[in-house]
Amino acid sequence: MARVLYWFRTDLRLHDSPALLAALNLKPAALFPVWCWDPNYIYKHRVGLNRFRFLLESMQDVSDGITKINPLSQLLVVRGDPSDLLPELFKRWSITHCVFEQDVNGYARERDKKVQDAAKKAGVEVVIEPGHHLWDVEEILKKHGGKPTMSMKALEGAVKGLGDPARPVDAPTKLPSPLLKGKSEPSERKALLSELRKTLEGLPEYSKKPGPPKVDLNSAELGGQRKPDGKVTCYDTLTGPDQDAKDGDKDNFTVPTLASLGMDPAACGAAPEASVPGGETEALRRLEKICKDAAYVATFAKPKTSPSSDTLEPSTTLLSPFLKFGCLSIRKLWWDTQDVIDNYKGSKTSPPENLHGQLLFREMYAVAELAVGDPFQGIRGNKVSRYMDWYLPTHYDKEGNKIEPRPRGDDVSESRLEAFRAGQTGFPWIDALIRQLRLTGWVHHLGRHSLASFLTRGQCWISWERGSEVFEEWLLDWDPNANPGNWMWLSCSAFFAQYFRVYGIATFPAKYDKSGGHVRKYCPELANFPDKFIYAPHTAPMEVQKKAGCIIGKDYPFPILDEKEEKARCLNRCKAAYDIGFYGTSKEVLEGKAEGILRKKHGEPDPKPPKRDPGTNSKIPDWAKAGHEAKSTTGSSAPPKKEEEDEREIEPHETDDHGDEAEQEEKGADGDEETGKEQKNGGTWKSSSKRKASKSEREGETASKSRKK
Ligand SMILES: Cc1cc2nc3c(=O)[nH]c(=O)nc-3n(C[C@H](O)[C@H](O)[C@H](O)COP(=O)(O)OP(=O)(O)OC[C@H]3O[C@@H](n4cnc5c(N)ncnc54)[C@H](O)[C@@H]3O)c2cc1C
Repeated sequence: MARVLYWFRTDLRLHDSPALLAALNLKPAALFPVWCWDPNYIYKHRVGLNRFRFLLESMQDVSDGITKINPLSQLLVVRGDPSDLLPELFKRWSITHCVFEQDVNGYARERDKKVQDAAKKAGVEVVIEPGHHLWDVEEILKKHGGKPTMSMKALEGAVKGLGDPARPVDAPTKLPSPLLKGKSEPSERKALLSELRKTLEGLPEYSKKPGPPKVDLNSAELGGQRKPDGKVTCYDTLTGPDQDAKDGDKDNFTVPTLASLGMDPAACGAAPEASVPGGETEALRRLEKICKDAAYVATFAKPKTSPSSDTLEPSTTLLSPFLKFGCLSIRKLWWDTQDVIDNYKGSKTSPPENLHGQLLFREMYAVAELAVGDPFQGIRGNKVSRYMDWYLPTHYDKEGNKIEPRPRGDDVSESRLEAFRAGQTGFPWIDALIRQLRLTGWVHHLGRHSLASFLTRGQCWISWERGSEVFEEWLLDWDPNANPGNWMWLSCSAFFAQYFRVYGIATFPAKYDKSGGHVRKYCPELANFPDKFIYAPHTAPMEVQKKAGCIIGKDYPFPILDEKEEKARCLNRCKAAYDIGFYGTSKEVLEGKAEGILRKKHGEPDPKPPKRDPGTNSKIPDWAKAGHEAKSTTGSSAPPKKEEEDEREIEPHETDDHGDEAEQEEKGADGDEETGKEQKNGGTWKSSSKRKASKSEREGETASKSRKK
């Protein structure tokens, strides 16, 4: 008689769950659907308010779904470290099998290994089923010879022999309950849960254990209602407070509340219209709605979608948070859209730019992460990430352990990073995006491109590790594969090499929306600027600023840097880094010598960026004076004048995206993937429009050629 503990993690759904099916195939006499509320997630990870909200809603939704199928059951939320707590549950509930979905990426690797070892000791059989990806990522990695998949082509080659992803299956119609003697009436669920709780008596509660120390991850959100010892109230009892309890009634395995996590639930309401609700129900509703628009699905072309939107509906699917927490099965998304595409009569798009292409990118990053392991999250020890002499890199002690919190770096870069996080860079497009991210937890892919390019190789020359952390905290869909992977792509550290293609801070958004609706929405202080100045308000004459009710330098900051100047500097640094060709595993990097070597090469030996005013509200930086003093100049961030058109062309056009891979594949030279040098030959890129090769592009070509030599 199997007594199965089903461990829910990032598979918060009942439909198409191979692991849940495997659990049911054991014909269990009792099924315990457990969620282990892991303190590491609260204390050691960067998780902002909105992602917690989304997670809690998703947990509640799956719990409600379970109760709908079996009124005697629900999600059993226990609070503590899974590697401590699950072995106790195995004993006390006489568990015979522990079943869960495979998670081979990031933090899960170590955690699951510990649980597997404990289960083995306890004589509990562990069943693990892949389900978070289209195929089994371990299988893909094997097919790819254990090497990271660094391009769509590599991924497609590796999955060739694996056949189509499996067709999805429906949610079960029956689920056994965590049965205790004599309980069969729905009304008896409370009594059943109380009895279950009693079986756990005597177990140490997390809040009474030493627990992991609170790590200062510079989180902006956590801390509000923490107790003085740094703990949060959701760990006061093992099985949580009964949210419906009047009085006397005790703990009932309930889903924690935001308040019990030390967070202010009201803050989530700041953008109710844009805060995507979590859960399987919402995921399936969204997918159904998307699939009703056959033309949208069949002709989806990622590079043609717009990062700028002043309406509530984004131009892409906004399914990523649901995929992240497993509220939506990836195979269901694949096949539901495939069926729509098959029935569509008109011409259709194909990978990498179509919807399936996007899902393949997700797969590509997962396999690459698995191949590289933990170093994928940063640069040191990461064999696929190029080393560049970024400012504010991660610090390590002598033994190579990461130092957290990171010691402060130079003042200018620190203040630029602060301005970036605060949405106060003085560049409306950047500020609108970061404010949107913070408020809603989601930003369009090309908006993420703009942010990442700005912070790293485009302008600020700050390590992609710092940007990756900002996203880790605020994204609803944060993923240990896609996030660092995309940051490497955008900083030209891996996957993508055309470093001379830099996003224009004003010109890029203007291609999508000349009147700046996105800026007006998220930077309301700029709402009354005329279209002409919306992406560069510091260039507006004083009388225009006065009329708009917003004085630059007083009501909105001056730009924190000179776009053109910094871009030139960054290109020079990129070129040096590409010429030298250090990676995260290079001897010089591991010995701490790489930074000095690179600085010498590109001629900026000073470890700090040149001193300049970081763009405070009180001082007018030189490059912004013109606008402030109402002289007629466009400034460097203004839409380009006619004669600047040529340069504008080298800024990313609509194909500088994850839909661009095909073009790279055709023209690029595949290199040695083992050392991460599979990067494409940046210099061979050609714009679809007619133009002369610009200086920086020629530089890119030279860099590429000398690397090849
Ligand atoms: C700097 C940066 C950081 C990013 N961090 C994350 C992250 O932490 N988590 C995350 O899921 N995506 C991340 N992305 C990828 C991408 O931006 C999001 O997946 C996408 O914007 C989500 O919106 P959507 O669901 O509407 O996507 P759609 O365009 O509708 O695509 C459908 C699905 O395909 C997958 N997908 C699409 N593009 C990518 C991509 N480039 N890489 C991996 N998967 C992709 C997602 O699961 C997405 O939900 C990042 C991109 C950048 C540039």
